[in-house]
Amino acid sequence: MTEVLTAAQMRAIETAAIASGDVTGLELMERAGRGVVSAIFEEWPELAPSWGPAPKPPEYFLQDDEKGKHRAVVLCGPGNNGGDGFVVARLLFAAGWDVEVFLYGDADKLPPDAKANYARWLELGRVCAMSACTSERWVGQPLVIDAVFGIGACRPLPDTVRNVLMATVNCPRIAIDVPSMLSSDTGMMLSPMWGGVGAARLTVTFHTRKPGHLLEAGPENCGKLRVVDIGLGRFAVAHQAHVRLAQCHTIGALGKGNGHKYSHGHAFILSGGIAKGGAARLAARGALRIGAGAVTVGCPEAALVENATQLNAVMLTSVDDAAAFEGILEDARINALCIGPGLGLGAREAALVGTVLESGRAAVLDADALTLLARDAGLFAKLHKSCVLTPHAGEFARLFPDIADRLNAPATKGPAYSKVDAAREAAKRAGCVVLFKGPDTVISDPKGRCSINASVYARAAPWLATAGSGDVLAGFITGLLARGFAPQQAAESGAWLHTECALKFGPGLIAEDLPEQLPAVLRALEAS
Ligand SMILES: NC(=O)C1=CN([C@@H]2O[C@H](COP(=O)(O)OP(=O)(O)OC[C@H]3O[C@@H](n4cnc5c(N)ncnc54)[C@H](OP(=O)(O)O)[C@@H]3O)[C@@H](O)[C@H]2O)[C@@H](O)CC1
Ligand SMILES: [K+]
Repeated sequence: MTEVLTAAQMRAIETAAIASGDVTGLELMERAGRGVVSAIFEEWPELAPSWGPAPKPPEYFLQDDEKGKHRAVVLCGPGNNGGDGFVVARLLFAAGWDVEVFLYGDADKLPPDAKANYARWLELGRVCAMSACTSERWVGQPLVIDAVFGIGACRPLPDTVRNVLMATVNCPRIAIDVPSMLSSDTGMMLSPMWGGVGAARLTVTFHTRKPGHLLEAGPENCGKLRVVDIGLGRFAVAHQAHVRLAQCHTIGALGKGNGHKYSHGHAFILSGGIAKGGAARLAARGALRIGAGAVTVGCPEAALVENATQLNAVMLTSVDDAAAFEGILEDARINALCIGPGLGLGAREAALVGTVLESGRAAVLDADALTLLARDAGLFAKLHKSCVLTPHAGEFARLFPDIADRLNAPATKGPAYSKVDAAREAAKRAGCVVLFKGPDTVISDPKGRCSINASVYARAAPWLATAGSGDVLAGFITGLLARGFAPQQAAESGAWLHTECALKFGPGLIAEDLPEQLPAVLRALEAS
């Protein structure tokens, strides 16, 4: 499933499922708890009982030998996440485990399905108050089930919960739906000063990933992430503004088919002056490899020789000022522009940004061009729907300071404001696509169509944080724009391919390696 759903969207789907009469909330909770236990046993087959995780009559286990039992401590909260915890407690007990259960909150106030599972657990064992969960529990490192808060948490954790969770630091911890100290909508830690607890070993979520599993601190705190199907697929609510996992669009179109070079577009990359051309050359190489029919670098005349010694298939021309560039743009075949990498921040460069925007052509604005846009409201106002902005966090804060402040403010009440919300608001304000970079790159268009290119979990590529990597990304997107991709699709596909190239190369990667991985990545895509 490529959809990424917020807490509100999950609740809407759950409500629709229950309203359909096909399933009850209690059955969904049972499926969720069963999914968690199955995931644990799949992850650690040595923990699984030989008869499988299915529940057995309690009498059977009460006769079981106490020796050699696995131990679990289940930490339940006051909502339905806690309800899932009671199901897990029952199923682990049924599988022969020694299980202790602690509850934060008042059992009388549990929601109905959680209360039903609380009552079922009470037939098997005790429930103690969370405040009674003292340090001796952690001797022998039992498996900890974190069922305190799930998608319902959106403000700092109570001290009791925080202290207990922090004390589990040396135990294997399984988070139900989302680690309790993490916002499922934003991936941000809910408690300031949180530290020392480390990541869950495993997070088991339901139906699909939530933004918090992919954004910000989410990936480093979830450990391994598993998505369990609880039968909600057909209840997806179509009109909701869903976020998707980024993918490579119209793969077929990446093959070149017939035609001459200009039928695959002409990308033009503007460069800075002497000793500043490396970034533009990297972008140009990226645009060429991704299939733009022709790519030209434009630099000040003084830098021509330097660039000429390093470019072959990429063409080169002098662009001393905005007037010269206007002349070049009379060639209507130039259909995608890239400005910013290694550009500089002077008057020539600001004027060039203006010319790029006034041309109305598809354009990627990166690096120095973003700083120039942040400095000049008049330039910013010229942005149009064929532009793609590619800020990293610092550039984003310069361009959209109020949005960045809101994003970085601690959550005190829900729904929380996420990087997805920030990218959407920025794209709407700018009137163009915004690709907000990071290991959790968020791409949004002005209408709020949004995707996340998460270079995390199996797609983690920390070696992508290397000088020049962003210039290559700008080149990839420009090349795809030249090939006729719509801005949102170009940005999303470019970001996805960028990660794939890094994964293909592996550690030791430098920016120059990225475009050279594209042929193999594209071949693998075609084969799949
Ligand atoms: N949706 C689905 O399809 C399915 C969902 N399922 C499960 O349900 C979970 C969602 O359950 P949920 O909505 O009851 O929210 P949950 O996370 O248990 O927390 C709510 C409670 O916590 C409280 N609370 C929150 N923050 C707090 C704080 N800082 N400090 C103190 N209290 C705080 C909050 O209090 P309130 O804000 O109301 O004052 C409320 O009492 C979901 O994650 C999944 O595990 C599955 O069973 C099956 C399918
Ligand atoms: K949890």
